[in-house]
Amino acid sequence: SPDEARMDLNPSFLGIALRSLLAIDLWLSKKLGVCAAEGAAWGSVRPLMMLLEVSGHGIPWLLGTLYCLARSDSWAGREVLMNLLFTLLLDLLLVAVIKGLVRRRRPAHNQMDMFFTLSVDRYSFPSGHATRAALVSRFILNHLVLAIPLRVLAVLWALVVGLSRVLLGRHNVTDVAFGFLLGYLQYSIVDYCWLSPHNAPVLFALWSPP
Ligand SMILES: CC(C)=CCC/C(C)=C/CC/C(C)=C/COP(=O)(O)O
Repeated sequence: SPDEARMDLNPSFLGIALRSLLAIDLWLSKKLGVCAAEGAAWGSVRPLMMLLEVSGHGIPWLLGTLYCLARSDSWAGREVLMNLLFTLLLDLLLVAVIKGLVRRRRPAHNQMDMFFTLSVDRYSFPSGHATRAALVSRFILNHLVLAIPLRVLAVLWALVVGLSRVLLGRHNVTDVAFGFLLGYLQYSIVDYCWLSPHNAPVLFALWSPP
């Protein structure tokens, strides 16, 4: 129809802006993927990037939280750890749903050699490591009493984990940027729905009451 023809010939400003952003994103991400292979420009720092990958992976965070929860002997500690566990699970679920809906392929220069992935992890939007790094970092800053250098370290760790996703070629820049935003917002949800022995007694029933 004439209307459709007009739409094709006059793409909206938003359409042009989005397409340009995506083009810049792909170009920049390819340029920054300097650790994507052993033989790449910064291939020698790839092992360090892989170490950062492990530090933001879901398995160590889940196992670590479960371990600390089992060892915790205070109600305050259990409450914080139970909420961290809930946060990590919510994050895995949300990221899996969005990855499954958006189905953006990982950059062509990525080598799919990550350990322990779910089937949706063949998709790249958003970066699960970036969401986790942002929300865990915000969680730590809000619930642990830490000296300033450790607080700075928590923020730096999150930023470096996000950057390493692009350097490794695992993600485009927008996957990581959206991941950070999503992780930041997820923390707000968790804070709003904070679980305690008063509003979720079943979750704390494993331990005898204080
Ligand atoms: C309880 C349960 C379903 C645990 C699964 C934990 C698991 C395998 C998480 C995957 C973590 C991962 C490799 C995410 C991918 O991160 P990207 O930054 O590459 O999106």
